[in-house]
Amino acid sequence: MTTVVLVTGANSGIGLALCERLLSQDVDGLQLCLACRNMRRAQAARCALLTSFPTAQVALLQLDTSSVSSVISAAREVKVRYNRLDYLYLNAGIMPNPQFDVKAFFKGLFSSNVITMFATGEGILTQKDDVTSEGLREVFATNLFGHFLLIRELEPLLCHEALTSQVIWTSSSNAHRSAFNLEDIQHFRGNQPYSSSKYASDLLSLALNTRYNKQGLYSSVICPGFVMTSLTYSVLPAFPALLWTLLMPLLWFIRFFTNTFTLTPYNGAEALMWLFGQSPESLDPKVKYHSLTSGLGNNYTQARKMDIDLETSEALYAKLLQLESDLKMKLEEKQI
Ligand SMILES: NC(=O)C1=CN([C@@H]2O[C@H](COP(=O)(O)OP(=O)(O)OC[C@H]3O[C@@H](n4cnc5c(N)ncnc54)[C@H](OP(=O)(O)O)[C@@H]3O)[C@@H](O)[C@H]2O)C=CC1
Ligand SMILES: CC(C)CCC[C@@H](C)[C@H]1CC[C@H]2C3=C(CC[C@]12C)[C@@]1(C)CCC(=O)[C@@H](C)[C@@H]1CC3
Repeated sequence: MTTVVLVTGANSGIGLALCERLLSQDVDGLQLCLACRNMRRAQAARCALLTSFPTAQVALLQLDTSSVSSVISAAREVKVRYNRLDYLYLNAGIMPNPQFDVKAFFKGLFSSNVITMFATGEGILTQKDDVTSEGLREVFATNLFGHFLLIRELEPLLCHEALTSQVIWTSSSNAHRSAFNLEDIQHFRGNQPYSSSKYASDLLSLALNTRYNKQGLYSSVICPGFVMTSLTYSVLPAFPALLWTLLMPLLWFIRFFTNTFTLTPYNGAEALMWLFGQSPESLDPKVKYHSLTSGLGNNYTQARKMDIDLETSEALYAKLLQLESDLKMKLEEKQI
C-alpha cells in the first residue's frame, strides 16, 4: 500500500523542499499530490522533482486556498483520484505588503528582547491586507479558511476506521494571541493579519483534535523558523536577492544565538519531516513543533507549548462552521 500525501503551496519554498525530502526518503512508497495556485510554477516543480526522482508518482492539483469555489472543486477532484489521504500538509501561505518598522528593529537590537525579535519578528512587522472577490480577508482566506474548508470537504478521505491520517499546518512563531480577536476572526480591524491567521491555525488544530481524533484524524502545527523564501524576501523589497546572499555570513552568525534561523527551505522542512515519521497518537495537541538549526548547522525538532486554550478553540471552530455555511449558501444562490 502506498502513502498518499497532499501538500498545499508545494511549488516553492518550504512546501517544495518538503516534497524533495519526502521523495528522497521513500520514492516508491509515495503518491505525492502538489496542490498549487500557480500551475506554471507547479509544472516546473513537478519537472524538477521528476528529474531528481524519475520513478516518483507526482500529481498536480489546481488549488487556490483563498477561493471557496476553487477549494470545493479541488476537493471534488481529490475524491475522484484517491480513496484515502494519509497526510495533508497545509502549507500554502501569504504575508502580503509587509511593513518593516526600521526604528523598532534598531530599538529592539539594543534591548533584552533582541532574541525574541529575531525568532518571532514580534513588534517589527505589520501587513496591509486585501479582500477577495468572495468578500473574505485575503490572509485569513489563504492561510486559514481555505484549509479549514479543504479538511471539511476531504473528511471522507481523512477519516477511516482502523487507519489514522495526519493534518499538518505550517504555522509560525509569529502567531500571537494579542493579534487575534474572536470578535474579528478575519482581522478586518488590525494590522497583523498574518499573526492573527497563524494564531487561528494553532487554535483550529486543537479544535480538530477534539473533534476528529476518535475518527482517526490528528492535527499538528509546526514552525519552520526563519527561512529565506519569496515570503521573507518581500519583507525588505529594497534588498535584492544578491544582498541577502551577501548577508548570509551575518545570518549564520546570528544562528549561534537563535537556532530559529533555519534559513534554507530544506532546514525549515525539518519538523514537517519529523512529524511524517511519528505515530500521531503520541503527539501533544497543545504543542508546536519547531524546526531548529544549531550554530554548527545540525537540524532538529523541538516541541514547545502553545499559548492556546480549549474554550477559545471551540469558539473559533463554531465561527468557522457558521462562515462556511453562509458562504456555501451564497455560492448555491449564485449558481441557481
Ligand atoms: N519563510 C519563513 O520564514 C516562514 C514561513 N512560514 C510559512 O511557511 C509556509 C510556506 O511559505 P514559504 O515557503 O516561506 O513561502 P513561499 O512564498 O515560497 O511559498 C508559499 C506557497 O504558498 C502558495 N500560495 C500562496 N497563496 C496561495 C493560494 N491562495 N492558494 C494556493 N497556494 C498559495 C504559493 O504559491 P504561488 O506560486 O501560487 O504563489 C507558494 O507555493 C507559509 O504558510 C508561511 O506562512 C512560517 C514561518 C516562517
Ligand atoms: C540582519 C538581517 C538583515 C536582519 C533581517 C531583519 C528582518 C527582516 C528579519 C529578522 C527576523 C525575521 C523574521 C521574519 C521576517 C524577517 C525578519 C523580521 C518572520 C516574521 C517571517 C514570517 C514568520 O512566520 C516568522 C516566523 C519570521 C520570524 C523572523
